[in-house]
Amino acid sequence: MNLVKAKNIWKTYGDSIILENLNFSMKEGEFCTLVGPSGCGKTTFLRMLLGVEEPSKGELLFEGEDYPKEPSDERGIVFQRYSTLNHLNVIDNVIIGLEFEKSKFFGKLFGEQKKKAVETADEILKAVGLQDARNKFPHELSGGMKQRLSIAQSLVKKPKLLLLDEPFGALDPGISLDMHELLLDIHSKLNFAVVMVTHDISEAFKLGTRVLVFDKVKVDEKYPNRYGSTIVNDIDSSNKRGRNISL
Ligand SMILES: Nc1ncnc2c1ncn2[C@@H]1O[C@H](COP(=O)(O)OP(=O)(O)OP(=O)(O)O)[C@@H](O)[C@H]1O
Repeated sequence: MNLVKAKNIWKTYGDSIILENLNFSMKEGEFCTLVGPSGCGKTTFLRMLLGVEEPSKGELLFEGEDYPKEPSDERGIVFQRYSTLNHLNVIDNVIIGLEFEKSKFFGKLFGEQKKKAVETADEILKAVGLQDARNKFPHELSGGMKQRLSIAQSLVKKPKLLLLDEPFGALDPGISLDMHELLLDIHSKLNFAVVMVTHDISEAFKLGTRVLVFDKVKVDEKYPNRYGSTIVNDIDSSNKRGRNISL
């Protein structure tokens, strides 16, 4: 079964058509990267996959059912800006997600549940290479470490779909390369599906099993918002995966 299926999706804001007639499906474990010109609707599409934005027209399904009307732990997101809480140390930044998931009222776990949450958080910190920083506070971390922590915060809830909006855009090139290795490694181990927006074409081919190119099919010079974007190319990049590519 498809994890996500979009049938003839349209998204409009007022008179502006952002996405038009977009068809898409992805299976569990696939890693789709989205590329395309600035403003063509990549983040808008990602927000629909998160469940915070609805299509204006068309059908969007998650595991064959109508898309849930609000975000849930099945779908995690990581932005370019870090999502860490500065007053909590690394391990507590990861545990807090589990606390709110399991104890919606108090936002706190005790006893055996707390012990389990600490174990799960430690496993995830190990997977993202932050085990030695578990007691540090966000201001003591480098940009790359903060982004590892943001990824850990999403992964701890074991999402089926991880959404990444230019997660490495603010990092130095060397650190981005380390993050690529990390993402390829945890994706191969944990087998969640990923949709990632990036401006970096070589990153798109290196990380994605599929590269989706968003663009407008028709352009009206006088009324730029008369036509929306759609997926104009869906490229199988699984044979280029893991390689540094210069384009
Ligand atoms: N809530 C909103 N209300 C009105 N217009 C919006 C809203 N959200 C996005 N837009 C418009 O939709 C268009 C697509 O925006 P979006 O952020 O999805 O593009 P993008 O492809 O991710 O761009 P970039 O690559 O620059 O981040 C833009 O013209 C933006 O101004």
